[in-house]
Amino acid sequence: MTNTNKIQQTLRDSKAARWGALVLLASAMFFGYIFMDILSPLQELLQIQREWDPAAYGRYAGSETFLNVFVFFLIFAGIILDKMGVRFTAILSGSVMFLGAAVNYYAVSDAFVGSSAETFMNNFMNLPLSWWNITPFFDGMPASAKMSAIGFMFFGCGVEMAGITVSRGIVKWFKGKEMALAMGVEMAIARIGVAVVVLGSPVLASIDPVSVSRPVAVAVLLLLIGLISFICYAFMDKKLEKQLGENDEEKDDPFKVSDLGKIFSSKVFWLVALLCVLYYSAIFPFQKYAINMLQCNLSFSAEQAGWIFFVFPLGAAAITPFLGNFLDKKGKGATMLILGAVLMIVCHLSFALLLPATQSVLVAYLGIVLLGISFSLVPAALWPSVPKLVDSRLLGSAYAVIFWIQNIGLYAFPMIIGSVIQSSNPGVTNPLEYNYTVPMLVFASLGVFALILGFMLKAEDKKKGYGLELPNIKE
Ligand SMILES: NCCCC[C@H](NC(=O)[C@@H](N)CC(=O)O)C(=O)O
Repeated sequence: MTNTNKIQQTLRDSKAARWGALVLLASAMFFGYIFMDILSPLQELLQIQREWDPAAYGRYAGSETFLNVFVFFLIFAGIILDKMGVRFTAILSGSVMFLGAAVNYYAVSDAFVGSSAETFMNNFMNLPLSWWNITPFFDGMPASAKMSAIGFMFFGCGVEMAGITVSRGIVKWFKGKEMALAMGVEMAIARIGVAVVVLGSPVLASIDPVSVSRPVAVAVLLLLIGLISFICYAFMDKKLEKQLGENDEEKDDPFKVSDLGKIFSSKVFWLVALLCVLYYSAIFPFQKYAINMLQCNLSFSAEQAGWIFFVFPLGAAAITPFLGNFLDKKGKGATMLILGAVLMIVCHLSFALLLPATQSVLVAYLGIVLLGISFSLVPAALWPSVPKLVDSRLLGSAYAVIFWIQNIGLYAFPMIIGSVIQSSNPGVTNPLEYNYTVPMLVFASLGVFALILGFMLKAEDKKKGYGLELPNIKE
């Protein structure tokens, strides 16, 4: 090895070091994803123990993205990331996630019942439940749901900030190397978090005495471990930054507000951002209702429904890294996006029409497997494709803006679906008797629009030669 080569070697050139950095980043996201869905399998218990009806649950679920969307927190997060770097933003986002989650825990704990905070929340933001009320609060919403929504709102800022920070961190450590594979592995680890939660949350809650807050307490503690992972990552990042010195891209490419204009005026950027919001609006909001939907169609307990739904994130976790590796070596990114949208439509249509008619566990499993494959194809192709479409100088802000647009859908759809469930089930009060046909048709229609955008993206790529169908690593 020549002297020059020795000088150019940095921590990221060591396979063990860069994958070690990925494990630390991915661990924090893993715990973040656990908290994100900790209450999803407990809707029935929330309704029984805390009087959360579907509208209250929908508002709570949508609150996660409220500050990101309406206070433009994600845009600020992008600016903070580009100005302060991955290290600082990782620790900040980990702290915000933890604090928000702690408030959420207090709200569903027994300590909140009968407290002065409960009295205060009873009188807080009692707005009518109408179309113009875009806040996560409404008159008649249980105080615990309002307080939970406040905590979840801050948690949402932290987890989304962590999401763009981790993406930027992966690009920092893996650029020119196994980037799509690394993103695939990171997402796979996050999906395992969701799989763990759908099974683990009802089990923890059902330990005698049955408690909706116990799983939340455990998830808050895990977020503390996530914060420690980010702090450990910060030491590695500092060492890398020292080695990079003048070659540090974070210093070379500072964020400029004018860059946002360049991003917003790019047609291909809009195609990706719209495809992203439509696709993910039929995934994450669906995830919040999936257990209850399976319970209603199959007359299952939350645990039994959890075992079926479990296949979805676990299947996605198993396949996503392989597809990332495929994208690195063979390409076909646009085709993967189209195929992913088709599979999602088939799955949601089968849940809308076939599952209620047959009440078949096999149909439920087949639908979930298809969705798992879809949820591997689209994320594995989407996120590593962004660097091909956007100038590398604008990458951090591009991820932030895509997340922001995506968050609009993630905010609206849990509420829209909550309202659709109520309006399509007039008079139904038993949380195990809802008919999910109309809500599932809404999800399927999102897939149809995502599919159209997938075709448009492929055509645009063919016309302008962005290289979406080409491999990431040139042999
Ligand atoms: N390194 C990949 C980052 C994106 C992963 C993606 N997550 C999101 O899109 C989040 N903004 C969603 C959310 O949690 O609100 C995913 O596929 O999980």
